[in-house]
Amino acid sequence: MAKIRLAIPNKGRIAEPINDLMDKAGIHINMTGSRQLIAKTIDPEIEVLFVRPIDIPEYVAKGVADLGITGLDMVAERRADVARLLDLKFGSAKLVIAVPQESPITSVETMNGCRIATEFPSICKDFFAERSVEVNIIEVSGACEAAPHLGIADGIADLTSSGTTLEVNKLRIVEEILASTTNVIANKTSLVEKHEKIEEILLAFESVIAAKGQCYLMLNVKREKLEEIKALIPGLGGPTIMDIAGSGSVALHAVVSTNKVYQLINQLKRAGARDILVLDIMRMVR
Ligand SMILES: Nc1ncnc2c1ncn2[C@@H]1O[C@H](COP(=O)(O)OP(=O)(O)OP(=O)(O)O)[C@@H](O)[C@H]1O
Ligand SMILES: O=P(O)(O)OC[C@H]1O[C@H](OP(=O)(O)OP(=O)(O)O)[C@H](O)[C@@H]1O
Ligand SMILES: [Mg+2]
Repeated sequence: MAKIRLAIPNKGRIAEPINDLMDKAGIHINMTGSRQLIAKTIDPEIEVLFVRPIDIPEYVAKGVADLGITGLDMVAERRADVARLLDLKFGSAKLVIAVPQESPITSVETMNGCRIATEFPSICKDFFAERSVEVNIIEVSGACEAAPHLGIADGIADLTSSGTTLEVNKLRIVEEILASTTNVIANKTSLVEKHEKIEEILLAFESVIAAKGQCYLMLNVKREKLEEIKALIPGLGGPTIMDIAGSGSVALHAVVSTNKVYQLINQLKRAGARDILVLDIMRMVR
């Protein structure tokens, strides 16, 4: 099969969840030092390249890496011609235009001549050009929210997720430009030439996502109480029931959603379930 080079962030807030995903997917990375740039994995056909999240779209577009994992905001900022394969549903943030709370600005259309500080100059340029609003873009590489208060900008275009940073810096949102999540992206040629191997990797990632929020429930119950117990369990194709030889009891296994488990256990216990176990599910392939 084909060799795959996968580019993932070397640091930043999505680096850890991506490492976690790799582990759960069973693609363990063989790290020999913390500042390593390239590493082998448990699969001799998969090699990992550690780079900045903002550089990943370009490396993938140019074929330096076949696959990459980074934010959609990064893909848009680099205007990278890559295929989006899978939304990993973490690293959710919105790129917004924001201004000081006391600013007279009410809409994007009232921002002509404004100075906008941002880490996303390309997205910003395109956004304002499309709205026929002329602005002066000031590129910064972090702590963007400080710019209006330092007097170097009238507004910002920056990411927000919890909203805390905007609030602390007394900024209000004028408009949302885009919503971003962490995605698996691919080089378009690799996607054709290494299709089979890429499918295999995607299946591994998808199975981790499918297992998120699900847990495995095991319990024992007297046969005469089985129907009552079964009625309580929201099934994923129904529970599995096995005889416990000579005991008059059965063992029941089911996949249930994690947020239902707290209440469910009490109900099951009251209905006669015993020896209840709740286990994490690492991967789920349907
Ligand atoms: N507040 C946030 N909440 C969720 N995701 C975020 C947030 N800020 C940034 N991200 C996402 O994290 C990804 C990596 O961003 P970035 O390179 O800025 O890393 P970082 O974690 O912010 O580290 P640093 O800014 O220190 O380099 C981006 O795709 C971005 O959308
Ligand atoms: O809505 P919140 O949850 O407060 O998150 C928003 C903040 O998170 C990111 O900052 P980051 O930590 O990447 O620092 P940076 O500004 O130096 O990039 C982003 O640039 C905002 O500043
Ligand atoms: Mg950042």
